[in-house]
Amino acid sequence: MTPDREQFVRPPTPPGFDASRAAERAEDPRGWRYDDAAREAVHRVIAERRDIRRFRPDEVPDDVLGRLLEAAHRAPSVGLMQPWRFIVIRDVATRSQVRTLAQRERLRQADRFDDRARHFLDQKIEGVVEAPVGVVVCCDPGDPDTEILGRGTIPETDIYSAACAIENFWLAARAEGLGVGWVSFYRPPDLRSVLGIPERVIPMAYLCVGWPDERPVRPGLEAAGWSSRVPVERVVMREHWGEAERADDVSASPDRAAAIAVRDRGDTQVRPAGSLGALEGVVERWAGVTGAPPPARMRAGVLLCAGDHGHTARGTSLYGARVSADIAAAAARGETAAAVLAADGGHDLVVADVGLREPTPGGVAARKVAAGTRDVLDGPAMTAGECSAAMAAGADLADALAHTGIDCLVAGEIGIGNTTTAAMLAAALTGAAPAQLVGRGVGVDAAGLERKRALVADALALHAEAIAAGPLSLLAALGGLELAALAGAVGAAWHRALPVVLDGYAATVAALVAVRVDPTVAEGLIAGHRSAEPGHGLVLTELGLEPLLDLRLRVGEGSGALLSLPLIAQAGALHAGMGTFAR
Ligand SMILES: Cc1cc2ncn([C@H]3O[C@H](COP(=O)(O)O)[C@@H](O)[C@H]3O)c2cc1C
Ligand SMILES: O=C(O)c1cccnc1
Repeated sequence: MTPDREQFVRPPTPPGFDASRAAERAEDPRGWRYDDAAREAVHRVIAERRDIRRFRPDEVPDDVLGRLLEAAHRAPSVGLMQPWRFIVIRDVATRSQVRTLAQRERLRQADRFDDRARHFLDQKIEGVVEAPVGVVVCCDPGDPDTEILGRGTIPETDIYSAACAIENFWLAARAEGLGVGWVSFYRPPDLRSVLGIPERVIPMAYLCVGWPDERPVRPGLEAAGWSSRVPVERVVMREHWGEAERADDVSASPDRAAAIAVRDRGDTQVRPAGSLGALEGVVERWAGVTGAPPPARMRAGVLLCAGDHGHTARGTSLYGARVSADIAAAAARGETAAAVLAADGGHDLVVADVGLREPTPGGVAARKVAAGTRDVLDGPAMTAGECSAAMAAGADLADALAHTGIDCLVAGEIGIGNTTTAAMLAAALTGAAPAQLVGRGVGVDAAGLERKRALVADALALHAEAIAAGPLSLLAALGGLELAALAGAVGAAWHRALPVVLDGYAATVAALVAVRVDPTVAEGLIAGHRSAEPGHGLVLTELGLEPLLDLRLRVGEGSGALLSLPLIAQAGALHAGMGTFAR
């Protein structure tokens, strides 16, 4: 028998140590949080912090300023180095000198800026003299040779730490109702000489501090139309770099007012209501994207993305990878169907190699991410990194075209074997059976068709997990570097308010991927045609799109979309030119 042991009684926690118990923390892991009101207050102060430029002359009491400096001094610092130093300035003569520095800098910078920036510089940029207090926040790195925990790898950690102190100061000021304006319009050596700051010390900020004579609800630069805060999703990536939406995107949403104005005008035109059928829908959709009906003369940016597919080694196309590069080269020389149509219509044609197995041919934009995809039956066709790089390349190419002032983007592809990849993606995205989605492509025979179907079924089984994980992971697993690029291009066009005229099967499937990533992208799509591939109609229906033409084309490259452009332009001409009933 084991003798009874006396229970050990834990001594009380000495002051200044963590009094929580392991059992308590396990039972209530969130027990450290504040109550709702306190949490709300924190978030409110963060959201309502503003950069203040106009100040009341009233003095800032020492005790209030003391609380702000205390808050700043509580900032985190790497290795607890506490590199911040604060110079509190109340003397108006000193503030005047600083203001002169800021004004001098403003004039210097105005010379280098364009009109828009000059307009910004005309706005009030500082309140150095008005604000009764100035606080210069400096970073004193100390002796660079002294080993500081955490500074070995990132020497700038001292500045990062001091920046945290500035934010603390700012938030505490907001809670007090005090305004802070961060002035950086000075050259550090000038400020050093005015304030006697030693050479090694960095004057990071001149903070104007005082009671605000404005209570802005929005950031000043947003109110002035300079820029706006992007949605948080644009700056947050998951798992690795590259999946955040592009931070320079303009925010996009369908322009319902413009679309409705178009419909209202259509209703008063000298024709039976609704009598222009599908053309009315196109004009409305176009206006929803661009804010105006299609122009009667239009210039499209035709983006043909080219890539190769590893599974062609299994006989999924009549041709081999060598041919993709030849088609791309011929397109760039103006010899293929789409190139002829683009030249005929006066459109801009860009042929881009994002994944050809062969070297990039002359005349073709070199954006190769990989030399073809891997065979899907050997593993994922692309890595996640290759997939997002291809999407980014497509987005860049679309952005570059957008900057040339095109009216819309034509999305087309070149890639031997890509009708098979399109079928895999379509099956993965819609759940439809491979038999409905696999067609003859360039023209395989019955045995080839069987091979394509079998490959699609096997790939779906092999990559079931990636397929379940979402559109980007299934795109990477099943492939199509050129299709990933087109998905990126379609998303970018939407964010640039450019309608996308879709071509055949593969391009439409790429658009479906983009829509699965961001459903609003669907608002910007127009189906140029329905191709001979049986899966194309199914995918168009999935997207809710009615094709403008149905000519049993099976060329790809953007040819069907190009053929539909005159029709879209004419729909625009009808809208603009027809008379209206007087009523
Ligand atoms: C000379 C030639 C020109 C083309 N232009 C587009 N494609 C089209 O056919 C290919 C897809 O079909 P599949 O999946 O059966 O290989 C893609 O390159 C597509 O753009 C062409 C194909 C050929 C042969
Ligand atoms: O759907 C298409 O555009 C298509 C069909 C067959 C071959 N190339 C393209």
